[in-house]
Amino acid sequence: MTPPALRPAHRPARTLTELRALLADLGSVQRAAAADVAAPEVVLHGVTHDSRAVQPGDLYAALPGSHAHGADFAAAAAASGAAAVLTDPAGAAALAGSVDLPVVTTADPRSDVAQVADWLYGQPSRSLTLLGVTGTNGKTTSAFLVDAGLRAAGHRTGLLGTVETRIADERVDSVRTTPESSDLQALFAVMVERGVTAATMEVSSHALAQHRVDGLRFAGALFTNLSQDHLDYHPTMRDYFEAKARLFEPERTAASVIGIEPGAGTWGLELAARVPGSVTYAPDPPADWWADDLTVGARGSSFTARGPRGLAVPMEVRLPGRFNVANALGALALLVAAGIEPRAAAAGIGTLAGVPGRMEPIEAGQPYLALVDFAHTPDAVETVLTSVRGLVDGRVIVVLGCGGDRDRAKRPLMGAAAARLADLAFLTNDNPRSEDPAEILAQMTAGIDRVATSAAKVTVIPDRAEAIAAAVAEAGPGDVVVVAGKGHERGQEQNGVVTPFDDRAVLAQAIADAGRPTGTGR
Ligand SMILES: CC(=O)N[C@H]1[C@@H](OP(=O)(O)OP(=O)(O)OC[C@H]2O[C@@H](n3ccc(=O)[nH]c3=O)[C@H](O)[C@@H]2O)O[C@H](CO)[C@@H](O)[C@@H]1O[C@H](C)C(=O)N[C@@H](C)C(=O)N[C@H](CCC(=O)O)C(=O)O
Ligand SMILES: Nc1ncnc2c1ncn2[C@@H]1O[C@H](COP(=O)(O)OP(=O)(O)OP(=O)(O)O)[C@@H](O)[C@H]1O
Ligand SMILES: N[C@H](CCC[C@H](N)C(=O)O)C(=O)O
Ligand SMILES: [Mg+2]
Repeated sequence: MTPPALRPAHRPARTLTELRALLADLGSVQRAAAADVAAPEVVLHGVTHDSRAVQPGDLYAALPGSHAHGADFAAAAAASGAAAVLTDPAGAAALAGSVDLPVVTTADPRSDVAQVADWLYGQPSRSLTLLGVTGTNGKTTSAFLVDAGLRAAGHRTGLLGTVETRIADERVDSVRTTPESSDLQALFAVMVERGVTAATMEVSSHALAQHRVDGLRFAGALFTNLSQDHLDYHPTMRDYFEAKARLFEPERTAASVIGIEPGAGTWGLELAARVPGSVTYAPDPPADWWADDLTVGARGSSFTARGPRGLAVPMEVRLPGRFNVANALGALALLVAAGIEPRAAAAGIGTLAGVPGRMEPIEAGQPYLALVDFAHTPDAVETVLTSVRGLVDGRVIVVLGCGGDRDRAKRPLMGAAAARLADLAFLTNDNPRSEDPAEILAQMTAGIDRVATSAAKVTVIPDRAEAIAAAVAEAGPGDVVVVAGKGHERGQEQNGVVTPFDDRAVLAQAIADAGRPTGTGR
């Protein structure tokens, strides 16, 4: 169940008349004549898009959805104390006469509710240095690096993303990568109340497409890369790109930083050409920011970041893999673009010892490298397996699955990448959700080139713990085992039931079990 959204201690209080005036200014409704203003005046103390989260005095935004219409839940919202409803014409028609609340109707309430929440909570993002991170892979990692840089520069920070939500020293698990606009604006209001001065947030393509971040003002935004994912939601890669590109519109974002690593295709270059004044980065020149004197190791990398106007900043990043050099460069470039002193930013980046579930080493006394990683796209699987190949002399062993109820087209590509780039691949379950796990695994193996792949190389073991144990049983000195796809997740979801499952604990246990009683490894 979704935990209740955080709300500021100081409740806003704006009238329905003021709300109508705002919506009139946005061109969404006609300005009410004085005679039409309700008496007594309705006062709004909050806003939510979810009837289950309504608090007394809230505006309930009854939004059209893909499963239901929010209007279906307006009676429940009223019972919880909602003061008014914002909805579309279909919602208003459904509500006519059935709910005893004032109803404000606009053509696109999903877009309007973001503006309303920004206004109701006093435009909190404008009191923060707000930095946004988008892209297919590397958002969470980059956001953690940016946050470390902001803290080193003396900011009291907030962080929002897939793994956790942080308000200065308080941390809670995140429900989604980017919250709905009503929850997001309330969260920023809480941050401002608690003295946060700068915040970093991951901005998903779903969030951009669904107007969740409308109304926010970003001091800077970062585009990491774009490759295949979420084609269950976006009709084409171009639609997916255009959703991400919205973050870089000049009215939202003051400074734009764009990854243009050649391996990630040409989307970054296209975006950089579109955004005047944008700054680019990649491990190699001719990007504006690149890594000189680069040394990549199993525990991290060191290099000199070369930037615009002859800037040269010595850097260490304590996250393994060459792709984390790109993430560190992007973080540095974003921080500098937002006015942070480069050496403070670099020092902060160098303090980050790890990101939960991203290239996270598991140390259980074994004579090989064991990593838990969140790769769950074809590009991430390829990037991670290529990267670890350079870190060890031995074999690359991977455990990997694909989530149910998500982009099906990526499954054969992920299976193919694992078979092509690992010495041994164990294909297994990863959150089958409502789908048949055997069918998901069949789609993964369908991508494997049978001619080029020996039968011994790929093993299908649906039970994830058994697959991890099988990988560990194969591992010997100098090898690397990568357990990919679930990262920080703590559950395996099937048919609506989430069973506790943490790759990090299961991998550590498998290593311990393999070491008993005859010693570790082969
Ligand atoms: C595909 C998607 O993004 N769907 C979002 C969309 O849902 P929807 O249009 O299907 O809504 P619906 O279920 O038909 O319900 C209609 C309305 O009734 C409301 N409702 C529903 C039930 C109820 O009891 N009371 C109530 O008020 C809902 O809040 C909604 O506003 O609008 C809802 C809010 O209005 C979102 O909560 C919902 O996110 C769903 C839960 C979701 O799983 N989203 C994921 C895919 C997502 O957003 N992921 C991204 C990125 C992931 C990544 O980077 O890999 C993220 O930012 O997390
Ligand atoms: N710059 C990068 N290029 C390619 N792959 C990367 C990059 N950074 C990270 N990855 C891979 O992608 C995985 C996910 O990384 P991370 O969680 O930082 O990205 P994300 O964009 O936040 O993902 P999600 O949208 O699922 O939350 C990592 O575990 C790693 O395998
Ligand atoms: N934010 C990603 C996470 C996927 C992780 C993987 N474990 C899965 O379940 O597919 C998504 O919802 O697509
Ligand atoms: Mg993320």
